[in-house]
Amino acid sequence: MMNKVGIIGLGHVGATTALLMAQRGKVGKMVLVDQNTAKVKSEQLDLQDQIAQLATDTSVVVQDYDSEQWDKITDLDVLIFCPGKIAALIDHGGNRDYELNITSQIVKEVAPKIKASKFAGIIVTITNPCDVIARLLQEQTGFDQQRIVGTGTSLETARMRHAVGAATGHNYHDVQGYVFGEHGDSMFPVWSSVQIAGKPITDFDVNLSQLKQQIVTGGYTIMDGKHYTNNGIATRANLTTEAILSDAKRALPVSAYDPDFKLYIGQLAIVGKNGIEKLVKLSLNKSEQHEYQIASKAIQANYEKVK
Ligand SMILES: NC(=O)c1ccc[n+]([C@@H]2O[C@H](COP(=O)([O-])OP(=O)(O)OC[C@H]3O[C@@H](n4cnc5c(N)ncnc54)[C@H](O)[C@@H]3O)[C@@H](O)[C@H]2O)c1
Repeated sequence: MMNKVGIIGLGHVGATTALLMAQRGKVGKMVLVDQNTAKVKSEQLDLQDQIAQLATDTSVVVQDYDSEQWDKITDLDVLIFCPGKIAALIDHGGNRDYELNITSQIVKEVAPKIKASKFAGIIVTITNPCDVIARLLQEQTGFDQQRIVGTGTSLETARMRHAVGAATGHNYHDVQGYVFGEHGDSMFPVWSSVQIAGKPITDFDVNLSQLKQQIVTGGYTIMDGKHYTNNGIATRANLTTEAILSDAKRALPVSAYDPDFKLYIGQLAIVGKNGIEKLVKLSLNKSEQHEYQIASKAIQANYEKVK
């Protein structure tokens, strides 16, 4: 059966996600949605120019933003949510919290349209601040918590694997482990989960606090030079979407609802056709438990500003 995926927000992130999706060829139908009707039409045409040169088959259609009923998204399997205004962060060093007022309003506008469309699939949400937006989307669509998957700290987990590989002289593919918590300044590498070619990171002579700093500020470093980030997150969006489409039941560090803290936060969860199929509770050490609590407080504080 043909896989059908929608992308809401065709900015740097959405357009790159669409480009990769067409190249990967796992989706038969892509539906694009953006408030900027001229831009989304151009993206559709540009993607069609791309697709005609590929050995893959994807039809690309546009959902008219202003139409009463978003009927083109009704039967989609996955909806990738990435509207926003990245330019709002430029004067704030890339701090994701400065988008909250704008993106919480976007959720208010778009969630009722998604709900009214009777879309019955899974939302993969990227928009920042990611954990708060995941919660607002869940509350305002009324969807089951498991149907909202935030990309959360999955991007920083990839960044951690690269940084640890470089610091230890190993290939990044041989680094396992996760970054948890807020997709924001209070995220933290779960060092007790990190192994390099089967050995715990504590066996290596590396400066963990320096590495942590590099991982936490990595997004800002990219923002400094190009004023947006797209390649890493667009890849992540595709891989997470594919895990859902193929019911892969992958353990991924995503933003999922934590029933103890009653919010969405970066943690390990099994991702499959139902979205978050199950949480995987890692046994965090005392200091990691403390960091998880600090992260949950930071997420809650942002939520309080816009709830
Ligand atoms: N979670 C992550 O790891 C991660 C990484 C990178 C970017 N982001 C976030 O992703 C979002 C998008 O980033 P970007 O660089 O593509 O931003 P951008 O400013 O380039 O593009 C945003 C797009 O959203 C559209 N839009 C705005 N309001 C809309 C609405 N109500 N409905 C539909 N579309 C609307 C705009 O027209 C624009 O095309 C931002 O919130 C950004 O912070 C998250």
